[in-house]
Amino acid sequence: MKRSFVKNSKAKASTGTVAESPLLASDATVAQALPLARFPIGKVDKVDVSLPEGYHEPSLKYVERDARHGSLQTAMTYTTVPNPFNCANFSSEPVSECFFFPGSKEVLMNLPNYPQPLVRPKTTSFHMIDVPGKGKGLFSTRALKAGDLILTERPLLVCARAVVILRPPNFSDAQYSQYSLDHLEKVTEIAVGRMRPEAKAAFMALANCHMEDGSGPLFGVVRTNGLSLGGLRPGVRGEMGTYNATCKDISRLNHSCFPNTASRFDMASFSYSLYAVRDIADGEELTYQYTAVGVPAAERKKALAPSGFVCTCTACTDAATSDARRSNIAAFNANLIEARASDEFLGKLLVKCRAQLELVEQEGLESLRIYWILLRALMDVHIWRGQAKDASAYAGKLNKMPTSSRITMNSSTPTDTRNTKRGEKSIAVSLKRTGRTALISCFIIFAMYTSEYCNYCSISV
Ligand SMILES: C[S@@+](CC[C@H](N)C(=O)[O-])C[C@H]1O[C@@H](n2cnc3c(N)ncnc32)[C@H](O)[C@@H]1O
Repeated sequence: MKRSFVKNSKAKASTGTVAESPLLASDATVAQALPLARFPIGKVDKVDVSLPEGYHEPSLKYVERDARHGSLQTAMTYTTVPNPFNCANFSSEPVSECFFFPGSKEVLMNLPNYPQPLVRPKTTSFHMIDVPGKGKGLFSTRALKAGDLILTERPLLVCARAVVILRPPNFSDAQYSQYSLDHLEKVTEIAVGRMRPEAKAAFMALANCHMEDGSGPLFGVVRTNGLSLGGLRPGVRGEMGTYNATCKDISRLNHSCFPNTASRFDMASFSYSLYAVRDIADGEELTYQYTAVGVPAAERKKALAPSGFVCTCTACTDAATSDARRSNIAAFNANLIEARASDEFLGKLLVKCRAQLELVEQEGLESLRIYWILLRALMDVHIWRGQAKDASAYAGKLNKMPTSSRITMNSSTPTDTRNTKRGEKSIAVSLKRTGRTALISCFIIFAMYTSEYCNYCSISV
């Protein structure tokens, strides 16, 4: 999941409140291509947004609705997830306050297994402390192994990341941006007003690196701490298809260009799970990637600038060495497509994949999906070469990855479960694959590698 540290009227606090706001356009209006008010990134200077004489700002209206109902098709919806009406047996769990586009609530309600309780790890393995130069941060309180679950949590707030707001006549871009921010502050105020007291206190305690710009105090917190959350607007791409999720704990993670954690979002329990992507020592800081980390240091620096800090990790301070390795990681696949699925080719592929895996580990990029793809490639190549034990070892590693779907035993697929005899047997069955299948699979791996490397930001949502 890409972390998107992007950048008021009152409604009664009850579940299912619907904002019928003429300011907020419906999907139908969006289709008419009205200007899109994107969240401005970084510092936004305050500008005067006095409305033109004679311009009547549309007023906000709110309608109370039973939370069991879906959203109105023409309005943004405030709702609580999971819905307290249909999770009676775990209604005391933390919930998320959401500000949804029409249809997002239905995405959840139509899930066959929604809602599910929050499954927490048995032990707490982190705490929050002050970090010089970074504010606060999370640190491990015990040694963690790659794949260990560190925490699960429902976001405190999930809100639309971009909405269409009517542009008052003759407003400059800067005025329109400020006007949008003011509106988003109002929208956020309503959602925060609906939070339970402990959730509200946690939200208000979060960092805000937009105290001195045009963001209001609440929306500044969202812009500082929000993670990108996709999947709730099928068919809608880009900004409009993405939400912003502000969390109590995950939002406390500081950035690293070789993060040691990655998260995964589960719709049914509406929660994030945070995992260790490699072994983490007792007392080590837990870190997360705020931006694409496979790109050169200069690009990362630019992308992180709006968050108001300069990364001082070794990949940034010793950029020359790290950039060379990362561009090598990005360029991988170039020479292999032409090759044949002969044993010789598979041998070469094995060597290349191993070298590449070592490079990814050296750069601390286990959080990226490319790591998963390499493990998968290595497992498959060992399967094709009849090396069940080696394949099992990679299958075991794969199963620890947060981004991995569990590899299950199935005699018709070339997969392994864990480091077990049964797994080896299953691999042996798969050895019946022909060289042609192997070649096709190699193409698939490289296609995946290329596209995933480009899109790895979306790994965990
Ligand atoms: C989402 S918050 C992270 C938690 C935050 N440190 C706190 O005190 O709650 C993001 C902010 O943390 C700080 N931050 C995160 N990673 C950092 C890093 N690698 N170096 C310096 N500051 C960092 C920046 O101020 C950034 O705007």
